[in-house]
Amino acid sequence: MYSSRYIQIKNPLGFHTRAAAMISQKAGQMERTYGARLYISLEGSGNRLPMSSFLAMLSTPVRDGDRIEVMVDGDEPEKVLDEMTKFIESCFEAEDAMQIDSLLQEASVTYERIFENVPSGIVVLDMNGVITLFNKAAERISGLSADMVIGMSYKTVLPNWPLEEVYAEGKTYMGMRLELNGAAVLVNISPIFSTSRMIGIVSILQDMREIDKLSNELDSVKEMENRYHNMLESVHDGICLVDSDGIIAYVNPAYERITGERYDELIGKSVYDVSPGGARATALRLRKPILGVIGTKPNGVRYVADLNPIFYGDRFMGVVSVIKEVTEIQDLTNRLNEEKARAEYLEQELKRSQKLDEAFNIIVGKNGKLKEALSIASKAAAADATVLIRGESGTGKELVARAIHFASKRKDKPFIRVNCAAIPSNLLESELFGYERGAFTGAVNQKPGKFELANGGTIFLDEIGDLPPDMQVKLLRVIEEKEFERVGGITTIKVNVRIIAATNRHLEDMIKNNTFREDLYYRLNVVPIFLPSLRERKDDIPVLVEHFLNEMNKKMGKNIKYVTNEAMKALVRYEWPGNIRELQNIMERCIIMTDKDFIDMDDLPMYIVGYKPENSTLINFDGGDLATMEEYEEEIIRLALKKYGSFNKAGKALGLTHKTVAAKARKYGIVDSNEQDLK
Ligand SMILES: Nc1ncnc2c1ncn2[C@@H]1O[C@H](COP(=O)(O)OP(=O)(O)OP(=O)(O)O)[C@@H](O)[C@H]1O
Repeated sequence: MYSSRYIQIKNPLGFHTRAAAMISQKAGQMERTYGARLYISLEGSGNRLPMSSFLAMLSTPVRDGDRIEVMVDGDEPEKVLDEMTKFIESCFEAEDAMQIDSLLQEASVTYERIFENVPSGIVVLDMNGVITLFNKAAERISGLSADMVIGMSYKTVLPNWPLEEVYAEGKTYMGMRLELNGAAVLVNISPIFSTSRMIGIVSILQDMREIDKLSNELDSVKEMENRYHNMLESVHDGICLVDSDGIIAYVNPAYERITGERYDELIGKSVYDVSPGGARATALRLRKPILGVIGTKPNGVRYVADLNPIFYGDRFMGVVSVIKEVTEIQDLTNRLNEEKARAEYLEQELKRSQKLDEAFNIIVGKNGKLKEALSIASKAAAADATVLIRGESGTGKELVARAIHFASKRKDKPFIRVNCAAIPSNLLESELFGYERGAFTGAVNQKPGKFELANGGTIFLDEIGDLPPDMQVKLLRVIEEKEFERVGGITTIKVNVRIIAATNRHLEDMIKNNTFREDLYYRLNVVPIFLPSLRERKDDIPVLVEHFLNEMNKKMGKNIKYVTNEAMKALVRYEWPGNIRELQNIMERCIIMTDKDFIDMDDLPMYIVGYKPENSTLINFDGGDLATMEEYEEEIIRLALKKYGSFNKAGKALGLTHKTVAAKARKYGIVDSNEQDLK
């Protein structure tokens, strides 16, 4: 049980240091005399402190007019309270002590401030093992409040600390790793002595988490520094770091190699001494970048340098200079130029080999064989060479001849076509070379021939394989001498004509049979171009179909939109002996005939619908899906008709009447519907 009493403090300095010292000393005496314990509490604080502890008393912020509660336990509490009340009141009365109080108070407030604001935790214990001071940093580190722990025994708050030993032996402990309310702390513990008497213990604590954090940061800074250092050491460019005072702080090995100056000769020297008018000194003075400085080092090496100021925030730290050997840059530039020229050359070559002249756009198709032929034609066009175009009828020989002409330098001059097979042989000479008026020719007028008309341009001699032998000789002369006479004429006419010939005939066989002159063949065959048949480029059929559909829609004012899949399959299956001309004709016929806005099987001619490739046979059980009965039947009728040549014979062979065979042949489109019999 405690007895207590309230006392109001009446002093402008409040509970000042001298009073605290006197009261705590008096409390100590009374505790010993009366065997009692005395406590003090500032009214409203709820905090009870041992009165005999000077530090505890000091840390109680009692102001003028505040009330304190004095609590006592023991046998004669009232007596103790009377005596203590009187003593406290007397402490604040002595007028002459006012000045000393002020000085003491100032010193005490100063220390209090220091204690509160130092970043390290401070815990002070009195000789009774009671915590008398617990500063803000100690609160932050431990998470405990000073109000709570002041007045408590160290045994409760600091259970595993070696305080027993400090009290017993006055020993000091430095750098101990301990715990405070679960927080790891690094602690220095020392006894406090006053005039060789131990009056308490002070512990200074550091938060281990903060220390760990700092040490981690330090490690990563070190690691980063190491990394940058390695980087600088291994770069190919020379690097020199100069601090803000102009002292050379670092050069990398590349800098030593380029300049021939050694690290230990450079480090610590001032650039203002080494090279006062140099770029580094200038960059230091200006604190601005200086780029592309060209100079020569004492070892004769020409270099180019870039200098940049280094700032840390707003703080100027110095200058970094990066240098490269000019010869090295020159070498690199030369190599780069060489590579650029090579790349340009290759690019042009690639374009030349790939890109066809626009004139070839009229030729539809993507097939590889066709593209190859057109690529040769495009090159021949530019070279003005004589060209011999080979290919089956309808493969586009004339189209290619025109493209060659329009892709050549002669494109603004005439393109003259002569179909050698279509002109009777007796007229061919005058057709080619013209004729003169006169008795000999019987002509009333004179007429220029195709060669004259083509002067400056191109003459396209189609079906050259049909040229009669006498004309072959005359043509050879024009090719070799570029001159001729008109029929019945005596004047020699000179012409500059490019010849493109074409044929679907096997000229080599004709040479063997002596129907085509070998010398003319070699004159014409300077650049041979072989156009593939349509069956060799079936992959182009869909694009050609689309092309003709568009072209003819325009020409005929129709709007046929597409060809059904089934019809397209039939078109692709067919072998096209007449090549693209045949396809063009079929498309024209379909477009004229159809009433729909698409083309399907009904629109295609029967021989295309019913076409089956020669060697395809359905009756094959080796693998794949079986065909339908109807398909087998169609196959059997087709083979029988092919083998026996008539409905009658095929019927006999198959055990059917000739009427049945005919009906089935019509059904499957093997024969035309109005065909009566095959005999
Ligand atoms: N690749 C193509 N793209 C578009 N149309 C083509 C193509 N090839 C040929 N044609 C067209 O096919 C028709 C036949 O072509 P061309 O007259 O050039 O063939 P040709 O080989 O000269 O025939 P011939 O040997 O019978 O004289 C022409 O109407 C032509 O426009």
